[in-house]
Formats: sequence, structure tokens, C-alpha cells
Amino acid sequence: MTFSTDEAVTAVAAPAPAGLHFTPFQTTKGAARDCKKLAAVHVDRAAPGSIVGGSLFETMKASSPRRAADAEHGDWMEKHPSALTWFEAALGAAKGKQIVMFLDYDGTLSPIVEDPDRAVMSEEMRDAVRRVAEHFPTAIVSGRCRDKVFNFVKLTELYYAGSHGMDIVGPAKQSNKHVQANAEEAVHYQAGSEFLPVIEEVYRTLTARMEAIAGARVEHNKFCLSVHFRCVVEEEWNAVEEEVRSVLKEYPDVLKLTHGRKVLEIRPSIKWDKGKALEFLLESLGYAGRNDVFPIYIGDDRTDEDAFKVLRGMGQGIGILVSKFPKETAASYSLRDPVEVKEFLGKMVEPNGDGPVKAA
Ligand SMILES: O=P(O)(O)OC[C@H]1O[C@H](O[C@H]2O[C@H](CO)[C@@H](O)[C@H](O)[C@H]2O)[C@H](O)[C@@H](O)[C@@H]1O
Repeated sequence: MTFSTDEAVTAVAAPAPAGLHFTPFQTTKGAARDCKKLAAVHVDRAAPGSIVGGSLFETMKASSPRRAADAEHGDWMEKHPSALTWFEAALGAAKGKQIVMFLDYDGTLSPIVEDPDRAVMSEEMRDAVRRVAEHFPTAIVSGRCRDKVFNFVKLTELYYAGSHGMDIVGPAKQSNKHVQANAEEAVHYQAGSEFLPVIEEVYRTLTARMEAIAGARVEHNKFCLSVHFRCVVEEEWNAVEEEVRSVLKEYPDVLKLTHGRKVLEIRPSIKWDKGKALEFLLESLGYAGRNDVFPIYIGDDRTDEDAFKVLRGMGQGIGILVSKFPKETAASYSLRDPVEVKEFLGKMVEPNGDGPVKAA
């Protein structure tokens, strides 16, 4: 079972701040975690034929991006044109409207790397986001827990929606020049607090279970968990899924399982996601029900599709998928990788006025 090269590691960055919520990982202290070495440790453990047909990974493989034939890629690009090549067309409908920026973190602002602790964004990207936030209200919407993604981004003037949108905080109203007069005071909202004890319990159980699978790791993101298998040998991917499913079956209708980029996402079974977070933030900014707002959401993962679908439903704004390969998506445009995201953000605020409508 192979994943497309867009799942491949694109960079290994410097260590992220200490104290992040990860299972202690048995590696030489400070050395870069080498997936390949780690995963090779138990390769003999994988019973031949241990891949279970119809498993989540089979589904992922069937739907995961693959290097499409040129023709297929061309067709896909026609439906999801480059937001860079077609910048004026993409932003045409924003003229005279207030743009609001929504940015996913991993795979959008930072390249996908083997070690989630090391998924830091570049200084150039931080400058690009900072400059966009000077012109438009800007939110980071991430599966990471809020304080973790703030530690990566480090910009106090932004809104943050961590844990896949379940934990939202905005800059204080008085220090936020973008907020409408009728907007609420400083934004702070958490969905699913009642699930915190269950998430903690499942985190402990899964952490113990995953110790038996080399390279597997459980990441605590406060209202949700991520079970990473990027560093697990493929023969054991289904073992990861089976362990996760065997734990979750003890919590029917309480927790739900979705998959991301070589990660299994465990979230409370509530009707709240990145799409709801987008709607909540537009309302908090005083733009609910208004047609003079143009939300732009840039993301790379399955959970970002919830936001893309909201934008399509609103008939306002655009969703931009970050992917080098065709993927089924509700986004209208595409960018290939974080490098193109940085270029797009730069065009948004070009000093010679090429950028679209500035904040009202
Ligand atoms: O919503 P996002 O900000 O995109 O977060 C989604 C998940 O991103 C992280 O995992 C992904 O990036 C890691 C670092 O590049 C990579 O090692 C991993 O394989 C990817 O799945 C994060 O660790 C997860 O908790 C997020 O849910």
C-alpha cells in the first residue's frame, strides 16, 4: 500500500518548543527522529497478510492522492485552478468586500515533516501571515491544540481555532482593528468541554497500546487526539487501526474517527468542526448573514473540507486546497504547497496595490 509522494517528508525542521503534548518517544535525546530507523525496529513483527481488506487504510489508499496521469491532472486543474495563476479571477469577487483569511497550519503554513514536534513555519511565512493580518482579520484553524499551534505561529494579533475548531480564542477587541462595532467582546469559545475526561482516558489507553508498534505515537490535542503512523512500517498500519478501533468501540457514539495525512484523528461525536469554527468566527467579527464579506480558507487535509463545504454553501468566498496531486475536494482553487501559499499571501498585500480590496 503506497501513498503519493505528496505524503513524503518534505523537510526536517528545528525542534519545536518543549512541553508539547506528545507520548515520550524513545530516541537518542535531541537527535532528529529517523522514521525509517524507528520503523525498521519491529519489521519482523508484522504477520504476513496482516493487511485487512476493507480497512480504513484500504479506504485511504483508494481515495488518497496518487500521481495522476497528466490528462487526469489537467482535468482536475481545470476544476481547481491555481489560485496563483488565476489570482485576479480568484479574488475578483472580493472587490468592495471585507476579506477574512482562514489558514490551516500543518501542510499549509508548515511543510509536512516526519516529526510533528518539528513542524515549524519559516520566518518568511510568518512575515507573510503577519502582513496579511495587517490588512484582513486572520484566523489559524488547526487540528493541533490551540496553545501548541500558537507556539508554532507566535502571532498575537490572530484568531486561533485549535483542536479542529473546538477551541477558539481571538485577540482582545480593543487591540483588534478589524472587528465590527457590533461584534462581541474578545472571542473565546470551546465546544465539547464535557468530553475532556474521555479524551484523557483514551489518550492514556492508546499511548499504552501504541508502545507495541514501533513508530506509532499518540498526540494529545486537548479536545481531540491524533494517532500518527507516518513512522510505522506499512505492514503494521492496519495493526494501528485495529488497536484504535478496539479502544473506540468502548465509546460508541461518544468519539468519532477520521483520517488525515498518515494520521488517525479521534474527535468527540459532536456537530462541530472547522466549518462551524469558520461560521462562528465570521459571526464574532460581526459578519453573520452579510454579503459584503469574502472569506478565504486555505487548507490541505480532510478536516479542512468541512470549511470548504461551508463556503460553497454560503456562495461567498473561496476555498483553496493545498495539494500537488488531484484530490476530491469542495475547494474552488488550489495551491501546490506551503511555498505557493506564501506567494499567494504575498500577492494579497502587494505594496504596488496589486493586492485585492484592502480591509474596509
Ligand atoms: O489541521 P492541521 O493544522 O493541518 O493539523 C492536522 C494534523 O497535523 C499534524 O499532523 C500532520 O503533520 C505532521 C507534521 O508535519 C506530520 O508528521 C503528520 O504525519 C501529519 O498528519 C498534527 O500532528 C496533527 O495533530 C494534526 O491533527
